[in-house]
Amino acid sequence: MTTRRKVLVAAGDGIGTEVTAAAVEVLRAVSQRFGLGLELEPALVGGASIAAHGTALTDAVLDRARAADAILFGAVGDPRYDGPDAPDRPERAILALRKQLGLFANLRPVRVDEASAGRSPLRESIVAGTDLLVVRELTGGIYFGQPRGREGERAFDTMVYTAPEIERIAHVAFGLAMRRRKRLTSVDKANVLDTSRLWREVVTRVAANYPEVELEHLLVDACAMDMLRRPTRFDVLVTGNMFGDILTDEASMLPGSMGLMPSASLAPPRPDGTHPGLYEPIHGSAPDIAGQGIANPVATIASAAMLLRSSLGQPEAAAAVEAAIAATLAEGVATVDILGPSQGVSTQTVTEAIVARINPG
Ligand SMILES: NC(=O)c1ccc[n+]([C@@H]2O[C@H](COP(=O)([O-])OP(=O)(O)OC[C@H]3O[C@@H](n4cnc5c(N)ncnc54)[C@H](O)[C@@H]3O)[C@@H](O)[C@H]2O)c1
Ligand SMILES: CC(C)[C@H](C(=O)O)[C@@H](O)C(=O)O
Ligand SMILES: [Mg+2]
Repeated sequence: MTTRRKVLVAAGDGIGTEVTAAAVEVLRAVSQRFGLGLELEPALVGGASIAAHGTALTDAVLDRARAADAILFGAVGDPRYDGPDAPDRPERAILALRKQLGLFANLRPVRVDEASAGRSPLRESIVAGTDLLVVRELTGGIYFGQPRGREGERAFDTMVYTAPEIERIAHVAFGLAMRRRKRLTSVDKANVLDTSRLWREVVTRVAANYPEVELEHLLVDACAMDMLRRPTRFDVLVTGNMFGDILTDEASMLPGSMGLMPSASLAPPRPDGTHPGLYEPIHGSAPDIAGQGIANPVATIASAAMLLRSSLGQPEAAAAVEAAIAATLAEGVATVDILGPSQGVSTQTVTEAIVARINPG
């Protein structure tokens, strides 16, 4: 297998810079322990890039993203660029990277083991044992459909899905279900939307290739409810771009914080079986806590573990990072979002605890 080791680190804005710095420390430690020779190259994106270059994503950074073996992304979003007169929107950086790099499959795992169930704001008996994976279509749907625009007091967006777009994400989801508990829930709004009726039809067609997988269709509103009522009933879920966005913020309350939710955004596999990919926490730049040193770095560090496994082909290094995260949390070392202001510790303290477990030297 080709040795893949060049990682573009796009920290972005707000807590994006804080949690990415934490994940970089962990990647350096794991690189040293496993002799990976990782090359970590910083890049400006989002509001930071607007401030420096007037655009959320420069062509140079896009080229470097294409050339890298993987991308570690923090978060973009800066209230300074929210207004109608802003030169660009920070969020355009992540949307353009996903689209331009063909990162159509967004994997968002959610796990709540028995030991950590007590940390959820939801009832322990409901969330304990949750182990689900949301497969979100990431380069289509209402996020990218044309036409879109604003005409004075009228604005419009277009929801479009084509059968090939649905087919390829369905194959990813069925493939993952085959490696898990062989249950797939396809989430749509087929009682209202034509795109969802096509979605349902195509997913049902693709199911014929995976007779061992039990497929169910669920309307997105009912899914939102069942996610809180009986999350343990889900294995793999597959859904469109916007439904996946919303359902995964909701799902973050199963483990108890957005700061625990990693993600991988993958393009089709390369010949060596690894994927070009971008890895990021599902949360944003959190302007409400930025600069305080209290952001939870776990989602980004867990995203870095996914990067090691899926884009760099380093499953042992990935497992070492995941084990270090689990041990740190199990020992009760966690940030304020998990433990509250009296017991929560800083981003740096959590990071050091994770690094110490990876590289005790
Ligand atoms: N992929 C991305 O870059 C991405 C993702 C989501 C939102 N955003 C952007 O981020 C900005 C802020 O959005 P928002 O406030 O709606 O969502 P957010 O995810 O930034 O924050 C939501 C809430 O969760 C908390 N939170 C989030 N991550 C946390 C962490 N790691 N540790 C502790 N608490 C955490 C925040 O403090 C806030 O209370 C917006 O500009 C939005 O567009 C970017
Ligand atoms: C920042 C925004 C464009 C993004 C999305 O909606 O995809 C975010 O909410 C996410 O979940 O990654
Ligand atoms: Mg989101």
